[in-house]
Amino acid sequence: MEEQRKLQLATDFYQLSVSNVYFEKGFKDRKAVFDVFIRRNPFEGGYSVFAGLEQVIEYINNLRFEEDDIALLKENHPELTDGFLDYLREFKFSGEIYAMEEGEIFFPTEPVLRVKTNLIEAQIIETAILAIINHQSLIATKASRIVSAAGTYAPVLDFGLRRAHGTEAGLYGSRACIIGGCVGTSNVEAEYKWDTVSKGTISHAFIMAFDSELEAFRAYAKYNPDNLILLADTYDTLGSGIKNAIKVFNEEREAGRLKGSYGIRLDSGDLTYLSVKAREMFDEAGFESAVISASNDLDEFIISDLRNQGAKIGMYGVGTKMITADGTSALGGVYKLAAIERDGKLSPKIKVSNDPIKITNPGYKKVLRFYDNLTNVAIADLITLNDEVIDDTKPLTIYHPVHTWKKRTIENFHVKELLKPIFVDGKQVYNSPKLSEIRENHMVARSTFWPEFLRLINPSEYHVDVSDKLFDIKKDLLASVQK
Ligand SMILES: Nc1ncnc2c1ncn2[C@@H]1O[C@H](COP(=O)(O)OP(=O)(O)OP(=O)(O)O)[C@@H](O)[C@H]1O
Ligand SMILES: O=P(O)(O)OC[C@H]1O[C@H](OP(=O)(O)OP(=O)(O)O)[C@H](O)[C@@H]1O
Ligand SMILES: O=C(O)c1cccnc1
Repeated sequence: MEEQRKLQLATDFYQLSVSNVYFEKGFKDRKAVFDVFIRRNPFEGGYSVFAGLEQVIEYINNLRFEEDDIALLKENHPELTDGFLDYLREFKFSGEIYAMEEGEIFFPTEPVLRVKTNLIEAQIIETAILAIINHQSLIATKASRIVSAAGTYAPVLDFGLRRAHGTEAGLYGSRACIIGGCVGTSNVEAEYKWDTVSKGTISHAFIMAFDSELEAFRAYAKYNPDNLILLADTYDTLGSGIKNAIKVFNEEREAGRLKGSYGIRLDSGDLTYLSVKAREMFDEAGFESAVISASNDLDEFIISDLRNQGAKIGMYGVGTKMITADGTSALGGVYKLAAIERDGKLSPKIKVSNDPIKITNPGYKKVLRFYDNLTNVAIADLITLNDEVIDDTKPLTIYHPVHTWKKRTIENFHVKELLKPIFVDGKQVYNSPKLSEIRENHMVARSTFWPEFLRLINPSEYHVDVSDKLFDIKKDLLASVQK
């Protein structure tokens, strides 16, 4: 068995070396605010899906340094002072975390998670929080794209574990696939952790282990009458696989056992041609409800192409390209200082860069989403200071955050605050919903956006604006830094 992970050490060493200096300089109790956000959507897409909060909560709740951790740090890093190591012995998260709910749709620049706590705590938790959120949000976004390409009537199963970057990425990747809309996973470990039951079909090896394909199908049917998805392409899909499947379905039907879901999986060849032919053969044989499922290096683009070609596929199994987020190797979420305590008050901070996309939004902020009252569809998001109040009874003019001449006035809207309290004064105040509910929440969130923001290729850019007050603070800070 794998040794228990030590997530308290899952941090970059520089978090400890700078924290040591904060400690020695007397910055220990200085409050700071950090925001987690992305700068661009993955896959050249128009949106991203937030996932990983449940694991962030577990991580924060379990964050303690044990005596053997302290001994290890002392031995390997003599520059860490005894005072700081004593501080680590007593370390526990004492601050505040606000975050979006998992399954929520989010966009570049807006905070998805906000930490307010003392500087040392905030630094030590940065790396693990980013690792968790960057991974799961990336995979959830990929899965959401794949599931939307497959459409409402063809469910998608995650088959990715064997191709994941290790078993841990496979486990949390499976979770993220379900958040993104997959109906399930082949990963059995996921069912031990969450409210999901692993699902699957059959392997080529199983068919090959018998003297004939028919014998293999019959043997499988005997023990799996309720979920009888036979792998049709081991030898000759049209010439033997589908014909043998029909034979076995007939035998099962005659025995009164064909009551659950049944069908085939295609795993090679031209999936459109083969699925159309298979559909004809099944319908002719009276198996109109046979499911034709497909796998083989699928992604959102191949799946939408298959649908355009008229493929008759009722279920997709997707592995490699979903679990490894093919197309974007990392989400690129960052954790940036937005404010720091000075003379007892939070003072906004800005990170300046020649690249406008890298200039941060300063201050202690929140994120609002405006919905049209008539359609209930999202109109735009607004990043404001935390204490700003928006009057939703009056028209509101919003500006493009960089190209400020682009503006529009919205009215007849209602507002949702996207960042919810997760930890207050170090105490957890939020319970994660069940995985099935998070998946459902994502489906509902998707339905509140116009399709132009969600489409796979060349999506329109959704409006994320900053409030006038925030804009002014940013302008003043930029001017003072430039001076
Ligand atoms: N009709 C189709 N339109 C677009 N892409 C397809 C179609 N049918 C299959 N594909 C995709 O083409 C890619 C290659 O398929 P190919 O036919 O080369 O696989 P194969 O050689 O039959 O299978 P394998 O190598 O796994 O045994 C796969 O990603 C598959 O999903
Ligand atoms: O194609 P993916 O999206 O990654 O889906 C998972 C794949 O895993 C299995 O293949 P296996 O490992 O047996 O190898 P194969 O590629 O030869 O089918 C299965 O038959 C799928 O093809
Ligand atoms: O159940 C299946 O068909 C399956 C599971 C993992 C990978 N490929 C296929």
